[in-house]
Amino acid sequence: MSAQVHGFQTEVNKLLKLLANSLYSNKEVFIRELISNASDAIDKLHFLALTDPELTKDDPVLRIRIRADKDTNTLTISDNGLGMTMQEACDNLGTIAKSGTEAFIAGMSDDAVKNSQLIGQFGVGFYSAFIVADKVTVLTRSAKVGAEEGVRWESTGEGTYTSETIKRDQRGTDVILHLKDDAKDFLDTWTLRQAITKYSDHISTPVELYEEKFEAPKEGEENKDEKKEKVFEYVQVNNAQALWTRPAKEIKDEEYKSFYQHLCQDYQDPMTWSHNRVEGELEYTSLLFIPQVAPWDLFNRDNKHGLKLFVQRVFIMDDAEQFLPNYLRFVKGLVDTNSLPLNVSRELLQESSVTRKLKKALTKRALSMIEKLSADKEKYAKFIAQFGNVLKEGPVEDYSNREAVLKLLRFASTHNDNSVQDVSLADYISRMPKEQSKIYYLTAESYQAASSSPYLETFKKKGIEVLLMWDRIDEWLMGNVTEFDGKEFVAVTASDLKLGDLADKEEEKRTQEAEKEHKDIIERIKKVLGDKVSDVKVSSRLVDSPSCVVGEQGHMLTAQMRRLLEATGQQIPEEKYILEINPTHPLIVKAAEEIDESCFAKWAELIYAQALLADQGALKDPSAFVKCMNELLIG
Ligand SMILES: Nc1ncnc2c1ncn2[C@@H]1O[C@H](COP(=O)(O)OP(=O)(O)OP(=O)(O)O)[C@@H](O)[C@H]1O
Repeated sequence: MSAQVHGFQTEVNKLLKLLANSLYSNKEVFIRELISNASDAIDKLHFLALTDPELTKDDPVLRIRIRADKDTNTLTISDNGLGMTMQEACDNLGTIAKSGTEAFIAGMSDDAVKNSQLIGQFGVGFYSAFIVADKVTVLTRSAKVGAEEGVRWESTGEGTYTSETIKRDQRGTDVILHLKDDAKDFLDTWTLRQAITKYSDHISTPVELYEEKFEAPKEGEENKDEKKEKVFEYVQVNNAQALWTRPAKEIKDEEYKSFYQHLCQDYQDPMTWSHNRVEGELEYTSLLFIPQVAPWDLFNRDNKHGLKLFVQRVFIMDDAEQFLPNYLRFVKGLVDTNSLPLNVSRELLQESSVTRKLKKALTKRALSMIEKLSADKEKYAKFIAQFGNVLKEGPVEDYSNREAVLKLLRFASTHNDNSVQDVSLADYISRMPKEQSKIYYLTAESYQAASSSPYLETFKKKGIEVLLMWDRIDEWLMGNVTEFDGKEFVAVTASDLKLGDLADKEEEKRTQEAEKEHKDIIERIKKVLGDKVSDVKVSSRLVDSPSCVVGEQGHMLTAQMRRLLEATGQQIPEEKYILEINPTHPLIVKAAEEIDESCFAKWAELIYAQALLADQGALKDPSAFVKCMNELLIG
């Protein structure tokens, strides 16, 4: 059959351009990517051969081989793994298989294409070959088909590739890189050895390099050396012992870091890791990592996550989501267990009690890894900036670890007077005066809105700390948790704000008296606003502002939450608020003095609109507000 020409998927072309722009200074990553693919193909075959030993019978020793050829300027990475059929080769090496990545690249601007930071976010995989090669030839044959169904795939990385059926006796894949002039140093075995050990020492498959054989000269032969033909042989250059099977004490940080890069296809070091071996009824080894940077699709519904599952050191599957709760989806790594059968499927995993036990144990491990990280304030601040919002899903999702996750969260607070989210609930409690029994918080649209909110006035005056929250998830989180360490969470916007022992008896009395004293203006405002509000009261929480609104149920939906719910098509009933006024504020005093009822109506509308504006940052009818204000200004 003659070779057929195919066009690359548009996104592949974009990715190739991106590679040329961004990874140029980090050329050797292609070695890691191609060894990683070869090792995956070997793991897959190893797994299939458990139930079908025929697959590996003719060539049972699984290995990766790397050979440089200075005569042809080629570097070949070979494996005797699963290989590919024609269909698989065209699907895998002509498109970007992962739908999320594809969408991400498709949406990238040309500027973003130049941003090298982004590249670590998705496996560039096979296409990294084009960083060093101006032509790539792939010879492959699937272990499931015969010698007649080999495939030759070739491309110069410029928009098209060719494919052709060939005869190939051995199964597995050869990736032949025709090196660019400036990548010829990869023909040097010393350079190769360095790169290979760096990236593959910890993978369980042997990686062999084609090297000149060093033979100690025999006695009397010293002078004949030059005439001797050079002899080459394949020499294993990596350790080939799966890293996690070694005792943690013996593993250097550098080894963990490079293993992480291999496992998670990340170009950066992990933020932290935790390696544990447990023996007994439930036997497992886990190696968990937290990346430096959150993946771009962390909040995408179809974000792929989960651990790599090994059973008795045999790779079983990627992205096994069953072992960690969703709110820990940023944790990467692997679990290797002897407690599951080798033929475990995703469905079986779902139902297995071992999975449940492992999930419980690994969740605890992950949480304690995060807790340890929190001891380092600087690192933890970075962690919170990247993953704090995902972690906030935890107290609601995982009831049994609710307290443990709440402990790990960080918030901004009036204590610090800035928007940095670094106050833990324990910090808050440690600063509570004796008379305080509740944890006060405020959710708002933004830090700005929260920190200048009128609801804080009385708290500021009394010197009571309030946690400030403005992330989308905060409102939902606080609507679903009631207490921490036995202390109730109370929104400062609650209509029946209970200050407990913090309340000043005198002040309460004053409010009650004020209620009587200002009955008149309250009644007049009620008459003007009618159905728009559920009640009008004298406020005990305002100091500098004339008015505020509070929800009847205690919790009010912020405008942001409203918009969010509306966007999901939910019917939200029009919320009625209680309007609270501060009768000592000059604006209220002035309004009370107004005897003309039509003029007073404008004051009442203004007082109400101001309260809404302070709470929600916007009004439904801003022009009516402006008109009303202008009329009052003109007099
Ligand atoms: N040596 C190989 N043997 C068999 N299949 C391979 C080999 N190299 C690549 N493939 C196939 O090509 C696909 C695409 O490879 P590529 O490296 O681009 O992405 P990936 O490995 O799926 O993703 P990532 O690099 O993020 O892990 C692989 O999933 C695999 O199916």
